Amino acid sequence: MSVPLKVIYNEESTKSIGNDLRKVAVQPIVNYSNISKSYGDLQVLRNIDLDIAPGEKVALIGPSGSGKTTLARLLMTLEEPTSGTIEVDGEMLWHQKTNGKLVKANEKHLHKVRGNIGMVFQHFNLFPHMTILRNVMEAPRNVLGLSKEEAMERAVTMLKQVGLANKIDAYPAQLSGGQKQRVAIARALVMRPKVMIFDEPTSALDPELVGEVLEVIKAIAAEGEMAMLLITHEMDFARDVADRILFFDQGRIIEQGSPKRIFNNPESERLQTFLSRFNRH
Ligand SMILES: Nc1ncnc2c1ncn2[C@@H]1O[C@H](COP(=O)(O)OP(=O)(O)OP(=O)(O)O)[C@@H](O)[C@H]1O
Repeated sequence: MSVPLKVIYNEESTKSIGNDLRKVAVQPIVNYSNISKSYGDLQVLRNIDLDIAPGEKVALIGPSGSGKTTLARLLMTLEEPTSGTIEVDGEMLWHQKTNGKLVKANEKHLHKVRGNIGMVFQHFNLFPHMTILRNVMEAPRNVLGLSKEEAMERAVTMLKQVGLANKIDAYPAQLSGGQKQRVAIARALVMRPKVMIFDEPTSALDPELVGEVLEVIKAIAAEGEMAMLLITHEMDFARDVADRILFFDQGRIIEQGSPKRIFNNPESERLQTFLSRFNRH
């Protein structure tokens, strides 16, 4: 199903709309429309509207428990919204009908939509009994149905891209945490998704291993083709990689803007307080 063109924020275009971001009409690759999510009495997301442009890099920052992960998990259909609509590349994932009933895409659509999204979590979840190469080849073989040769070629290319060409025959237990996370990134990228979600990809790593993973993500972002949703507590990283930063608090987007504006000129008191915690370190 195709969606009408929407006005979304994109720094690349030319026309100013009065703040530091600019509006341009393109079909968003991701569209959240009036999304709310509750767990029992706890409302975790409140009426979120968010469009992400093809190729746009969006960073979510905000206090622990503000709903960032939940927003990403909805996109992977790992969670169900309480209300609202989500579309990926014009395909309806969750759709709220006019009578209020929430409808999930059918299996055929879900398969297509999920194929367009890659996700890297805090924990890498590699298959321990498989070599690194097999770990990365598995989905292209089983989900995309590629031949062994094609899957291997793609996997080797990706492992080179994340700097692990010399580790293809190693097993996960033989790798450092940073190397394991780079394998997880290669495993997601090998599916050639249109959207990549990174949910605190370095927060489980020893501090000395964080840099190598962030550098790999920065290099992928610099290639420019994929949209990215980055959930991070690494403010310098968000500043370097993102086209747009969203500040989340208590399930709402409180403020959004270019990295320069958000970090140099935060408007809301809540964002100022949040950022001051990082500046003290
Ligand atoms: N399955 C669940 N059942 C009940 N509550 C949940 C569930 N998953 C998340 N929550 C609650 O929803 C709120 C938002 O959680 P979420 O993980 O989205 O926040 P976050 O901003 O990503 O936090 P962090 O930065 O710590 O990862 C939290 O209060 C959390 O405890």
